[in-house]
Amino acid sequence: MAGTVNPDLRKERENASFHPEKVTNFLYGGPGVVKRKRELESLVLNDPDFQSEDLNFLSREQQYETQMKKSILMVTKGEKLKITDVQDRSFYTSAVSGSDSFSFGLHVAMFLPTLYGQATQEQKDKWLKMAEKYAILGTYAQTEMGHGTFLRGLETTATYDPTTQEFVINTPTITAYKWWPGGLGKTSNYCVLMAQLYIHGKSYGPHPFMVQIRSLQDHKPLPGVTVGDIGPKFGYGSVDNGFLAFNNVRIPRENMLMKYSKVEPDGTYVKPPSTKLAYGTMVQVRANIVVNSGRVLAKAVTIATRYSCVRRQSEMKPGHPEPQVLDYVTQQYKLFPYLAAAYAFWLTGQTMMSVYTTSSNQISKGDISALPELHALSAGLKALSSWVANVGMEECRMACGGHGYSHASGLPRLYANMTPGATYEGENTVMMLQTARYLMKSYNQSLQGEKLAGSVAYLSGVQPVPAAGRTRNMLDLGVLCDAYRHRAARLVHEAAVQLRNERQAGKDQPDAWNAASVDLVKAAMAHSQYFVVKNFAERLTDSTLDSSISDVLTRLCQLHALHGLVTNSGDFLEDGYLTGTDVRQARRHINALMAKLRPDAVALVDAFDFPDGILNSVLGRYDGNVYEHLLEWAKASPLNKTDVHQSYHKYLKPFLEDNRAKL
Ligand SMILES: CCCCCCCCCCCCCCCCCCCCCC(=O)SCCNC(=O)CCNC(=O)[C@H](O)C(C)(C)COP(=O)(O)OP(=O)(O)OC[C@H]1O[C@@H](n2cnc3c(N)ncnc32)[C@H](O)[C@@H]1OP(=O)(O)O
Ligand SMILES: Cc1cc2nc3c(=O)[nH]c(=O)nc-3n(C[C@H](O)[C@H](O)[C@H](O)COP(=O)(O)OP(=O)(O)OC[C@H]3O[C@@H](n4cnc5c(N)ncnc54)[C@H](O)[C@@H]3O)c2cc1C
Repeated sequence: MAGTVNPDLRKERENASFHPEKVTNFLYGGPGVVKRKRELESLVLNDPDFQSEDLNFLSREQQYETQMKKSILMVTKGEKLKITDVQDRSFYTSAVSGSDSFSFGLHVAMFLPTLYGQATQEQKDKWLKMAEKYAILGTYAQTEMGHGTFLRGLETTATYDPTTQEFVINTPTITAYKWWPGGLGKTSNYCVLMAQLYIHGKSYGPHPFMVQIRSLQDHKPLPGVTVGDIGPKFGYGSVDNGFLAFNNVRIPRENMLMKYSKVEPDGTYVKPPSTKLAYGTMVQVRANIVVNSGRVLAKAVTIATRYSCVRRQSEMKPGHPEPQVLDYVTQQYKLFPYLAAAYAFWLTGQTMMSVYTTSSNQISKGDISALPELHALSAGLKALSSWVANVGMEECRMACGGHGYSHASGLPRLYANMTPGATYEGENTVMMLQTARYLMKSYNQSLQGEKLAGSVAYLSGVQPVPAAGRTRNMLDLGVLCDAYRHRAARLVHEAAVQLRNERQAGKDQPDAWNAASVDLVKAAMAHSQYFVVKNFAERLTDSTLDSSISDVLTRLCQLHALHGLVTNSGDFLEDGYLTGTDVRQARRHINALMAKLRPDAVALVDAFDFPDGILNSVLGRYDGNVYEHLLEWAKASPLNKTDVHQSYHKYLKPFLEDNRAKL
């Protein structure tokens, strides 16, 4: 019972080959960070004010209200505790929100960053303090009912009127309704609105505007503004994703965010250094999604791995006790590749954020040369990581059998809330095609003898296919990185050839692009996977890495690379770069690696260091006392508040009595 750890989980921990604390320190960037993280988490988890009824038992309205109360507490307590550092705030926020979003998620993730990135100094002076202090609440209103992906197709207009020096904001059609922005329906009183700029009848494309939508006195929509909640969704029950329309609402000229593009009082348009700078906030969030994908996958494998050590089922050997289900190699094959992927994307997320920080510092100083590479890398990694996280979370849920389907497992909620990562902030296929566009451009530059840098440097020299009969050590990370590199370079080359062939067959560029797009996505995928594998291997060369953990991390890296290789074996075999023997060897290595990782599985998920209060899973509890808590959780279901439900008296009783009377 409470206090005692399930004996199976205890044994797992005793038998691990390393101390998880060391890996935790590696994952978070040192013992100091881990200590601070735990302090902030326990501030939340031990505070009775933050305890609430399980959201799974509440209606949408109740969920919205519960999260609102918690979010306000989070902000006010956070201010009192002076939690200002970005990393500290993210630990603190994650502890409050668990697998859900807090009510001001879009305010923090997009509204504030857009003001930081797109506003002039005068505009920052006017709004930033109010926004940072939550005196106004905003969201990022870009997507419309008719257009999310194609930003140039947005229909909301901002027409400049030089006589009054105002923009007239209008929603000309039903499809122009803003649709989806988080926190828009009921919470926000401001938004950054992306609208088509028109001056003297000429269109200048989408630009960001600061628009007040609700009264600061009574929170009613301002005249000319129609706003509301879009209704229940697959997940995010507590979030008021909203709709918004304007009927010729006037805002001052100064409300266009003018750090890059400007409109002078007389209507003269001043061009930005790049029109894509207006898309800057999206790039930042895409980088964040890579981090988040590693994290949600880590949560899912933590739950499924711990549960798989507690769960015993079937007879492996006649007459023997039922084994822990993690001892079935098929179970390991479901979970361990995602355990390895969680590590891979955790580390990729860190690299992505550091590339983002370096590039955005450069961009804010006026050097926009890093923009195309940053966009291409973040788009591809956002798509790859969120796709893998999606498949991995679902695999983990199914690996928990029936109990995985219960909300008690935490997995359905985790999945429902995180799966839109594949759609929002740029639908994944569209993002891969953006990366492919950059790859094609870079490839053509390299054909013309230009030296490439950054993530595409390898395209400059495609490696030859090695001579037949050469043997390789498929566990060697150098060999594996080379194989991924070769595959990516070859698929980029082949997509380029296909594109050229389509053109030569008479198609124009857009039709040729569309005809080649399956191969283009494949190339972008291979490029992104190479980046992830190479990044993982490079992190292991860190000379400060403790030798007791570098062995186990190397196994994870090998497993990640080998599993991807076997899953996509056709790509590696097609041109003879790998042989059938290599792939067979890879499969055997996977089995051997899983056997070696088996005793360390629990320690490896413990190392992610998710406290129970954040994991929110009966199956994934640290103490493994699953069954008694499953029963306790079920008893708390609102349907169990009475022994006989009211519907018995209303419907069931007369129905049963009627049927009995007819006998
Ligand atoms: C105390 C409290 C503390 C709290 C602290 C705690 C903090 C908590 C925070 C934690 C967060 C956790 C996780 C996140 C969760 C967040 C939730 C998010 C919710 C979701 C929000 C959204 O969902 S919000 C809407 C996103 N909606 C899109 O995402 C649209 C996609 N659609 C496009 O993005 C464009 O439409 C698309 C396709 C590019 C074509 O754009 P287009 O047509 O204009 O362009 P073309 O294709 O013609 O391309 C022309 C050339 O532009 C180049 N280019 C294009 N984009 C570029 C770019 N961005 N940068 C540079 N270059 C770019 C391209 O590469 C070409 O280059 P070239 O010509 O040289 O080849
Ligand atoms: C939970 C959630 C929260 C959101 N929050 C916000 C928010 O806060 N603010 C905001 O502005 N928006 C928000 N969005 C909207 C989101 O950004 C868009 O839904 C997303 O960008 C995808 O656009 P779309 O819906 O138009 O998809 P579509 O583009 O209509 O996609 C439909 C299909 O068409 C395909 N497709 C489209 N274009 C191409 C192409 N060029 N080539 C090949 N295939 C293509 C896609 O791959 C996809 O399979 C949110 C969405 C969700 C689900």
